[in-house]
Amino acid sequence: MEMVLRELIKDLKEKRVEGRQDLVIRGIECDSRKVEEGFLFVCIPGFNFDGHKFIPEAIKRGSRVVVVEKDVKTAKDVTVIKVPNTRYALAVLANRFYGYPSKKLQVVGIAGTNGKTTTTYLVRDVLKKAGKKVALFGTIEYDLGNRTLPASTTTPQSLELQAMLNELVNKEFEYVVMEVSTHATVLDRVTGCEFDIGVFTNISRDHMDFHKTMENYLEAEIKFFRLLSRTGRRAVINIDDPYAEHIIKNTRTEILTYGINDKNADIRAFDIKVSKTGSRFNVITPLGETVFYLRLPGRYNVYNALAAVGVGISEGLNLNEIREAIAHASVPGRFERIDCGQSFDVIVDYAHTPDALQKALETARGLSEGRIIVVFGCGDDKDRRPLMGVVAARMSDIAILTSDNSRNEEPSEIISDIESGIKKVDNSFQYLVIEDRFEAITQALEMAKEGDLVLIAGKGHEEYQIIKDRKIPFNDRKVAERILKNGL
Ligand SMILES: CC(=O)N[C@H]1[C@@H](OP(=O)(O)OP(=O)(O)OC[C@H]2O[C@@H](n3ccc(=O)[nH]c3=O)[C@H](O)[C@@H]2O)O[C@H](CO)[C@@H](O)[C@@H]1O[C@H](C)C(=O)N[C@@H](C)C(=O)N[C@H](CCC(=O)O)C(=O)O
Ligand SMILES: Nc1ncnc2c1ncn2[C@@H]1O[C@H](COP(=O)(O)OP(=O)(O)OP(=O)(O)O)[C@@H](O)[C@H]1O
Repeated sequence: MEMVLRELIKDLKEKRVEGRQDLVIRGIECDSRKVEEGFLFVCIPGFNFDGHKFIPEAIKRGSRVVVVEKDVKTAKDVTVIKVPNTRYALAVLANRFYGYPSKKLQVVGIAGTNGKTTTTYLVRDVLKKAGKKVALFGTIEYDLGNRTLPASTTTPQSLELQAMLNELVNKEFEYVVMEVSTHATVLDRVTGCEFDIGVFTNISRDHMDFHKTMENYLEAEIKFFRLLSRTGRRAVINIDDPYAEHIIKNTRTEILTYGINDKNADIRAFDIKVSKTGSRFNVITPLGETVFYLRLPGRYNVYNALAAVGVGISEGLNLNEIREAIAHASVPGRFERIDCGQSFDVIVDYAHTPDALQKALETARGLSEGRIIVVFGCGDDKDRRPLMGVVAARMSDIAILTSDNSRNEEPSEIISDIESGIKKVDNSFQYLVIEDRFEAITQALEMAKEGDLVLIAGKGHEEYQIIKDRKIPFNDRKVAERILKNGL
């Protein structure tokens, strides 16, 4: 693939170009380590590094064009393009370089604090059931049909995103269903991407380390719906969420609402029966009424299923197809039951936000007559830690605080942040601190009695634990199975 520089930069509205524009560009990179001969290098001032510092390396590797947002000095034969914001410019350039691939696909974006991954899987399965060729980009993986990549971030960075969309166009895909995180909207990962359908799941306090205030967080969410409004056909919105009206106010597409509580929802679930193996519920829709089965327990998963019904209806599918797909759907690490014949329940769930932990524990409580024992830790989002402690103290009987992805922090410090939340609620709450996650899970399984439920929360599908700069293989489901199979 190649393009003459003058052509490539046409969509950059604000720019100052110094140097030749007749150069042939063979690729775009924002990582100097990946630059090759003839590549254009975009300098991103990042959270860890300033990309402008890597211009010499990029030039050494064969780049003759750099896109900058700061003043830089380079060799005379290097073309310098100065723009106000290089992250934005990267998205615009990548979109043009790859031939605006999102225009050639049906792009479904799933946004909201919780439920994005689950909803993405359900929507993918619904569309597949109707015979569509569907790709998926999300937290667990990027599924491009004949190849699957581990996800670098929930929403890929603009360059990676446009390259993958182009691959899907070449492979004649019709649809891509992708999670859209608020990091992605703020950091211009989806800028220029033409969405056809957007889904809003919910908003609860989260990502405060990045957004700082709830106002900023909400604004970042709304940014996706403004983007959708440019090209989209429909927004599918959870009307029961307190923030739904803000989203609706900022969306200029047709809207289809779903919910359980709001009687005006276009798609509404009622008569919900949640069991250990899943849920059964009736759904009333513009196409009629029918009963649904879902293998994922929890009322919150009924919401996720309703969102998928909304997308299915928007795409002209019939209720039977949608129903069939939802009845067979599963998502790795989301309320996943571990059954090795033990006399108590063991669930692995990706709940790693306060709201998600609350929903998972509510579901656990509704399913079990016995005690609820929860094992969890926290990652690098400091704001979440005490809040998750509060939730555990309020909603479980015993908590075992352990390590999650502690990265560069001491696990004991993260755990003491969680403890501060517990102590705020209940000084007599029973909890243990076991830093080693394997030991913590072992202890939880050892203390469980018949009828109890052990919820192992936070890591879901993840296959590793990140400690310092090492990725140590670790999967909660495999660990629990190993302990249970070896006998307690
Ligand atoms: C906050 C954030 O999004 N950070 C991501 C971002 O980092 P960054 O842009 O600040 O880049 P940087 O590492 O400072 O480097 C700056 C520039 O120098 C370049 N560089 C760097 C080194 C070098 O030798 N040469 C070079 O050119 C880099 O390629 C980059 O262009 O770009 C990096 C490379 O693409 C990502 O790995 C990194 O995501 C990190 C891993 C991350 O954890 N992101 C999380 C917070 C995130 O995005 N989460 C959301 C939310 C999910 C949810 O809802 O739960 C997500 O979408 O996943
Ligand atoms: N609709 C929902 N409302 C609230 N909590 C939910 C919902 N759906 C799932 N959860 C909880 O959140 C956890 C994560 O779910 P899921 O991976 O689908 O969300 P996500 O938005 O993709 O999360 P992330 O962006 O952090 O990857 C689940 O394991 C469950 O505990």
